[in-house]
Amino acid sequence: MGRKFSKYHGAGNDFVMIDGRTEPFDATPERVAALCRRRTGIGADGLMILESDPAEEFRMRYFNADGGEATMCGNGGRCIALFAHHLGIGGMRKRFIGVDGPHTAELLRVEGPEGEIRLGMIDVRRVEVHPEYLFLDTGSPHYVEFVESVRGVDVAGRGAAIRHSAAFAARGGTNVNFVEIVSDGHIRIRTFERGVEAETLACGTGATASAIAAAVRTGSPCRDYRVDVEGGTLRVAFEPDGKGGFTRIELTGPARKVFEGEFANDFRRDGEPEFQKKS
Ligand SMILES: N[C@@H](CCC[C@H](N)C(=O)O)C(=O)O
Repeated sequence: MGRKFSKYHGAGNDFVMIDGRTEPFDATPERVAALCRRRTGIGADGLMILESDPAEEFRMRYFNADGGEATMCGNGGRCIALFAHHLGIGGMRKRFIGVDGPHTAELLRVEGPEGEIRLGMIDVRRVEVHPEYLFLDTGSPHYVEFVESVRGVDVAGRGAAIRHSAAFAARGGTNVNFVEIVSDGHIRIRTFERGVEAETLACGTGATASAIAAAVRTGSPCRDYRVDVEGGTLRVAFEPDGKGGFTRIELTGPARKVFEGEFANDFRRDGEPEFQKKS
């Protein structure tokens, strides 16, 4: 008997999902990394375990593709809400707990090829404004730099250098966002993700950080941004909290189940997962 998994993505940010309510999953860094590996594993930017919780409908644990457990994933939060719906948990408005605190997710649409999920995220208590960049914690750490055009940015090279720079070492590194202002309330971003150690097609906490940073940098009164990412379009809405931070942050966008499968509980000696051969 192997372990069932499902594969989801939110605007191209993709995840392995495991239901850990009745049978705990031993998420060692080696096993998570092996499952997320693009060529010999399932392939994903991250892995999430849905666990039971005494106070909320469920608990979300998030792991980056390198196997490290992280604090929050915006696109992951939207996808796990759809996963919970497919498991028959709760109604169209889900409450769940992540490492960084409680979240709500509204399933605006679940029929058809892609669901539309709105995720209530954490507050942003402080926005650091530096001459060359802004830094925000939207449940995960984000560096935000404004550029003329995201097309020409060496995201792989510059992203890796900033992600590993000493300036962010105390925070365990940072995710890196390059942001182009298309118009008031409309930005285009590309993100180098910590823990994936590469550019991803979308990053929910990054889109949130970039939209708030755009409002701060431009002084725009706009509080509802369209965010174009490589994998599609997200919407970010927020309100100032009157103390220099932001609250009532919402991240809305597509989420979709792609496939499901099964892997053997005991991985091969070389650390690669053994996938059940469908009979
Ligand atoms: N893709 C995620 C962010 C995942 C966590 C991030 N890589 C980190 O290291 O904290 C999102 O959609 O927010």
